[in-house]
Amino acid sequence: MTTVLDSIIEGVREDLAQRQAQVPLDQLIQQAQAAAPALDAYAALAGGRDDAQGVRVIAEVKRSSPSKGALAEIPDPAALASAYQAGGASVISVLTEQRRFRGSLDDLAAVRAAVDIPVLRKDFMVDEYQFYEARAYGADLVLLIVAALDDVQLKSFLQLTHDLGMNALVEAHTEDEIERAKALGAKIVGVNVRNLKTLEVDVAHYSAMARHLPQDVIRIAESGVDGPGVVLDYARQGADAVLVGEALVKHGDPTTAVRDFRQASLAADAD
Ligand SMILES: O=C(O)c1ccccc1NCC(=O)[C@H](O)[C@H](O)COP(=O)(O)O
Repeated sequence: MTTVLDSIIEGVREDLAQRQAQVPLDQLIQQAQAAAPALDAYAALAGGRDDAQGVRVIAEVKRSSPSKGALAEIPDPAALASAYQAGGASVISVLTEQRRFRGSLDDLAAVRAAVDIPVLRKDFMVDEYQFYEARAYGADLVLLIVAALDDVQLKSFLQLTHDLGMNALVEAHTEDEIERAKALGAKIVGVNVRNLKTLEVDVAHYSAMARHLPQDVIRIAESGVDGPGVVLDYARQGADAVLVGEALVKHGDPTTAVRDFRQASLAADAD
């Protein structure tokens, strides 16, 4: 059966083929080499479950989604990212997929130029070309979705990510995918509570999966945050960081929203 994830990836491959026809790989590699060195996303996200600063927030630029359709117009992604940074975001996530999320590499470049914290290229990474694109357009962190890749691809893409000076957020949904992330030696592991094959979101899924995560990885709780209560919940389950899209783009005051999320997580320390 074709899943939502399969059909997203089919579109990603078609769009990628068009870009590859426009910019040859050797030219893109030169652009990636000329980019400013990547910022340390690992350092930006580490310590969220241990120190007094509270859970780190990865704040997402997300216009649209397969599950909800249009979320927000976001005419100026750079301004939104700056507002997130002002609220205390540790990383900005930029969805660059075009068809379902209405993102672009231009959004990534605009955000990179506007903030001085690490930027995540959030996309469906299925070809090495996309990693050079990520670096050329200023990403510091890329997403590797375990459900979308086999173990050989995961290993070679993680190596390429590191060779380009970036970090990878390795995203799992099931216990089996967490085991594969562990076997890979991933240092930043996300549990997405959204099942990308069915689009079902279940925030309780994080606590069910968190116990399978090793102590020595940075733990990210992804999706489903609709307010400070869920952030506190994820913090109590040992998340170092939360990745939030919809709730931030729809809030109206993104700076305050990020600040409130960070503040909310501090109650977990008082438990
Ligand atoms: O958001 C979707 O509908 C979606 C569907 C299929 C694949 C990926 C999808 N989203 C990517 C994400 O996981 C989220 O953008 C991210 O974790 C933030 O989620 P949220 O805070 O629930 O918007």
